[in-house]
Amino acid sequence: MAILGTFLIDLDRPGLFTAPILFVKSNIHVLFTGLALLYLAQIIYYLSLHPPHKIPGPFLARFSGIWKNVRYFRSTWHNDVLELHEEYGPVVRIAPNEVSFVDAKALGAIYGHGTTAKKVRETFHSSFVLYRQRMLTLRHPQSKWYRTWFIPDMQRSFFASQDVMIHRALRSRVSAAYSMTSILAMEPYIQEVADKTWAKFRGFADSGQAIDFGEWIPYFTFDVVGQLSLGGEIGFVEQEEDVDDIISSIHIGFYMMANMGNVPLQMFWLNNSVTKFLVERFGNAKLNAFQGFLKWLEQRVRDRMKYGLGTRRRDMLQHFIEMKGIQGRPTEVGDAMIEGVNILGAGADTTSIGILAVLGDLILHPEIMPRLQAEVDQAYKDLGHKEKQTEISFKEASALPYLAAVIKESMRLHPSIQYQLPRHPAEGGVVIGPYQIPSSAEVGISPRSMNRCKEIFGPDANEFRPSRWQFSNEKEEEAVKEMSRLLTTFGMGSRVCVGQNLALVEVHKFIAQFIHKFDMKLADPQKLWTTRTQWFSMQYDFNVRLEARQ
Ligand code: HEM
Repeated sequence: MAILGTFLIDLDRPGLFTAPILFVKSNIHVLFTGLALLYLAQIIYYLSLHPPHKIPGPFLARFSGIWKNVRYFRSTWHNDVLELHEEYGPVVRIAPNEVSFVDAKALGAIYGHGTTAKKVRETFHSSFVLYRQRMLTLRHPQSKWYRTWFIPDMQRSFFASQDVMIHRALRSRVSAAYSMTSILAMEPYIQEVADKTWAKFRGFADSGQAIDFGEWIPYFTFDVVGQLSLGGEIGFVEQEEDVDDIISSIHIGFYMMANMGNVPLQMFWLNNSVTKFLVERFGNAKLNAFQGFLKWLEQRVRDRMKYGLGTRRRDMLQHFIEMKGIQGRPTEVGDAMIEGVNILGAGADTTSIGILAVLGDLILHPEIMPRLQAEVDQAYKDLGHKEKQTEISFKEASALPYLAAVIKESMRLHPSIQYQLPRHPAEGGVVIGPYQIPSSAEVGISPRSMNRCKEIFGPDANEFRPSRWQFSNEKEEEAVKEMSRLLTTFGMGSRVCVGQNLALVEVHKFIAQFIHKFDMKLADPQKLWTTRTQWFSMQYDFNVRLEARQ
């Protein structure tokens, strides 16, 4: 007690330690006034001098990031971004230093190939060792929001890499695995998961039990990703549940990462020893599930490295194991793991959102279904699948013009990613509409609002009209090509979605085979689904009853 007493500070007896405290105590009002004045000066600067100050936008957003953060955290950006552009026009200030736009010309200027800010050279060694310092000093076209996706204790993924050179090197070593040739060679794996799904659906149709597509379609896409890149399906379809809470733990992680990207210090608040200890000690199973999954994945990768492919056909995991690691050295377990995690995070929910978007539109527009089913049924007949009892392939399904048009239109109106894709303009800035925006500002589009741009898709851009993607002469074909070029469902430029081939194969196969086999109706005719946007715009509580057709 006596020892403790000597460390207690006696504020009545000024000394080396107590003097500054006494000074603060007696001048606290001066300090607070000073801070308030500084904040006021910053507000005045943002409102009247900061380069984007002339751009319209909500009043709060003109001097505080809170306006956007509240909307991101409450998961309503899918509505907010549309209302925003409806009210303020095509160029809107959504945070003091961030601008959202809907403008065809600016799209190319910001996202097009070769339009990035100064490229910065760095060796892999320096980049990995000095990662933290470099992030603070380098200029990158990708905004700092992307840093939030850096997973502690794991290798860096190309999605989280802001630096142009590192991104290019990391992406190019895996791009062959994502090519259409490679994906089609793995199509039997996708079919295996589809067959299991149809067997389950048939059971539900027979029993009349309602099912939640919001759960079942992710089971399908997560199992496909498992088949291709994790050495085998995880078993969501088979076990009819979110095995070991993997899917929900990914959703919790995404919610936090995407939203903390705009908060000062980003994921530091969660990735520090104190928070980690508290989560491990007191967190529920869902909060800790991802760590368990990583251990499971590490074992799978180690087994594959030790025992090889065996009788399995070549898959993406094999590609990741055989690719070259950093600086040409052999791949380490961590290199293959980060690519698997990348696909699981980026490729499963996104694809299920695409499939759900189409299923939702088929329910909302019942007049579409008979025509679509007639096209697909005819293809099954003409291609001999009916007698052979085989399934339509991606190549065959994607050649059906009406099916392709419906899928493209649904994914236009409900793109999987709906947050802003923030970038820094190139050196010298960029002109968007009447505004000159400096390279220090962040600018970006949300695929949700950009895909409804009337300048590109016409006055009925908000309507679901699949025929906009069909053509009957050269002129119309050119117009469709131009709309396709400016469609941002999969992003654009050097960061365009690397997995779009896989996504398209899954969506086309799933929809064609599903509508050939089943009819569906809403369990509650008044309610389609609930949307929650947290980087991905996900559909929940999509309850339906199935009826077998074939
Ligand atoms: C319908 C399905 C999908 C949609 C709509 C979609 C959409 C997108 C978009 C908009 C981006 C750009 C993000 C940005 O600019 O920051 C992106 C990037 C990415 N996507 Fe997809 N995606 C889908 C499926 C997939 C699949 C199946 C995979 C993996 C197998 C995948 C892996 C990735 C990766 C790794 C990136 C980062 C690319 C980079 O930074 O270079 N995506 N995706």
